[in-house]
Amino acid sequence: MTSSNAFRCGTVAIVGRPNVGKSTLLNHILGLKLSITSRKAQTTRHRLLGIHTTEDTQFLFVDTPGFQQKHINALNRNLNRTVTQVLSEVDVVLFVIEPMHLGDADRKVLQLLPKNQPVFLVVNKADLMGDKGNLLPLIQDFDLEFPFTGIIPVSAKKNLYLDELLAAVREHLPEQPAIYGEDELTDRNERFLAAEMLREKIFRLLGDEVPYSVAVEIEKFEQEGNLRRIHAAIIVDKDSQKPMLIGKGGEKLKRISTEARQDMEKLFGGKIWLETWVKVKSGWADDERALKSLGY
Ligand SMILES: Nc1nc2c(ncn2[C@@H]2O[C@H](COP(=O)(O)OP(=O)(O)OP(=O)(O)O)[C@@H](O)[C@H]2O)c(=O)[nH]1
Repeated sequence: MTSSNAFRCGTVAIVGRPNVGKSTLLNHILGLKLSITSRKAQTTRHRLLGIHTTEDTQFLFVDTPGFQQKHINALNRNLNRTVTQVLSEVDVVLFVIEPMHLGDADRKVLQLLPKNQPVFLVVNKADLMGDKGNLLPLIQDFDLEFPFTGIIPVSAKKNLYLDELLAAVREHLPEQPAIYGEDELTDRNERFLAAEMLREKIFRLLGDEVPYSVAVEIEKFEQEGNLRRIHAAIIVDKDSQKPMLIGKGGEKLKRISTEARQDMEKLFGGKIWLETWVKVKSGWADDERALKSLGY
């Protein structure tokens, strides 16, 4: 076996301002809906490791939170610390941009990028560029601002050029055997995934009404044979936000729970008993200690 054919395994971070398509990219590479996507900015708050194993490579993806500038509070200070920490530890960084809306928000993320390791400029949403040749000079200007290892246009949503992206990343991963089993998708436990699935439904079903400070806390997670009993609290900042989540006659909460339960049953491959309720913890987004207790 020549050295270029040797098995490679390493970590990859996906960064970029909110809404450029980081979660979609990860999901499409993994071929599974593990991470949260939403039209609404800033839905990914946790680090999430997704694992993609091919014949000669194991990619360990770390999905980092978006870089949030609008809502500066303790929560967002934690987010920026997470971004910086993740980037100093990985083998390859994918910096995702959306060429139609390139600007200051992207430059803020640019400042967090490490200069001593491979960083690819991933130009996402290529499907929307059409014959907009005028975007190319913009991208070239951006390229001058940082010593990128390469520029790769992709469409995460349409699965365009993802193989090319992975091949380029592979070249920069260390030669070493796989760390995880081939069928392992994530090292996050089911408890974490259950909370993420509930959060996704809240974001989807509440649209623009959803409070930024909503969180999900799994209070109980028990398994009996093929049945999982999950008790989840949806945590909001203010009393006034409670009715938004509960809806008329509890209709909203019921729909959130039903849809989340159906997704969990598919992913975990078993029956789910899910109980949810809404809890008020005032000022939790500003309280670092409360954040820690919720696992941020
Ligand atoms: N047309 C098009 N839309 C895309 C593409 N990739 C992502 N999107 C859309 O862009 C929006 C944002 O995608 P996400 O994957 O949630 O973005 P994100 O960067 O993870 O966002 P945060 O979690 O807020 O940081 C969604 O509506 C996606 O469907 C693409 O290649 N083409």
